[in-house]
Amino acid sequence: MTDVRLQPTAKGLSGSITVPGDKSVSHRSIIFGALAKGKTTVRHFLTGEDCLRTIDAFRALGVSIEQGGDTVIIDSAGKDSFKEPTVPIYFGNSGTTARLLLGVFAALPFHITVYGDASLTKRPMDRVVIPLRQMGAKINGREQGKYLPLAIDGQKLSALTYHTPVKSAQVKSALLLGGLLADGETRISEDVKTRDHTEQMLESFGASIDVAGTTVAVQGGQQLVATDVYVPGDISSAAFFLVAACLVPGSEVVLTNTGLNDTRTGILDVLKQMGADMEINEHDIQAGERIGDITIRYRPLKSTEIGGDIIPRLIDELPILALLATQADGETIIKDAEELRYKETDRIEAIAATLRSFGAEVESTPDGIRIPGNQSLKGATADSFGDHRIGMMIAIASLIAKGETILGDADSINISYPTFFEDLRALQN
Ligand SMILES: O=C(O)C1=C[C@@H](OP(=O)(O)O)[C@@H](O)[C@H](O)C1
Ligand SMILES: C=C(OP(=O)(O)O)C(=O)O
Repeated sequence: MTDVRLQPTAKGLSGSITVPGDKSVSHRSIIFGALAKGKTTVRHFLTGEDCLRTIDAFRALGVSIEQGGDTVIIDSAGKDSFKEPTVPIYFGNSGTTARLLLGVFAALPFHITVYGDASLTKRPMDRVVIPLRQMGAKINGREQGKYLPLAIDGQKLSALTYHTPVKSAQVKSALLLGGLLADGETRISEDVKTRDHTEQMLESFGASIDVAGTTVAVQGGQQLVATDVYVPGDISSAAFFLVAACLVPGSEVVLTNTGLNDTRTGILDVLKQMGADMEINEHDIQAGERIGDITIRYRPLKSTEIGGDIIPRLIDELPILALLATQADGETIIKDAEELRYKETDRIEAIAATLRSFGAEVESTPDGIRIPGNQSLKGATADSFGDHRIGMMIAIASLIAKGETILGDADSINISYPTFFEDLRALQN
């Protein structure tokens, strides 16, 4: 529980960095590498704590996974070589590990007990448990299996046709993974297309899937074949420096090799709409994931409304966008974002409490937040509440707040961005 003392920045941020690998893609590279037969080398893997939990989970099943810095080598003979774990598996703080691995574990012929930290233990798992049970899964826990810890009695699953009531890539992915290991064709549809890294990676590991609009179908029983994976920079991490450059006069920042998958680039659309001075140079595509460099310069911005179908494309960026909104010209409205209440914290209340501690006025609503612009911020004593994205939001707010800021529980940032402060310092020099 480390406190970090932060001072306002004396000058604009400048320079070029590549942020660490995408968290969603890193998790999936381990899951697919373990399910595939052969040797998968993952480069630019995110060594954040959440992704390490996914590695630990497959090691507990007996898969050989070597990690040296941001390179990971998974040597697997596929799911038939997995062994029943003899100890409960710890998912830490990671919602993605929990939801996706429930889809896999439900289909393995083992008894597995899974648990998480205090935050994850409060997050809903029934969104995956209910449809997995429709496939034949046997999963038990408190409140009909709504919360971790859960005990999974693995079964041969049958295929499912399902429309997800929550706009969640974790739910879609858990069911596609369960479907891959089941008999027959599983077909998952959603109201709005959520991040599609699972679909991209299924194809790059040799599975055939059928994507039509917002419906994805996968045939069970396909054997994945190992392949190498390059993980693009995480746009959700880049978001903190994109916003920092828009907040601190004189800034010019380049974020190289950033993931530009269009199910993730809602933040770029919002920044453009607010009038940001930004260029995007897309130069590569790796295993279906678009990659490019983003250059952004300081310029005063105008307020906006963020709601509707764009929400899943920027869900994790809403804390840092809320901070940006305090400095825009006019009132910004964030709506249709009730899902924020089911993250590492209730992020609607965490964002509101954090901005208030910096002296800003904001109003939380059931599904979002209203943020007047042109507000001056004063240094605060603010806790991350154990939420990495709130921790990084506080650190960026400190750059423009008058006086010192003390960030409490800064360690949470290691969940998704262990080198955050190094990268921030590099842009301050
Ligand atoms: O599939 C994924 O990798 C993720 C999906 C999103 O969660 P939901 O599926 O709960 O929206 C996102 O917030 C999370 O950080 C990562
Ligand atoms: C919500 C997040 O992750 P997860 O659901 O994997 O805990 C996040 O990274 O902001």
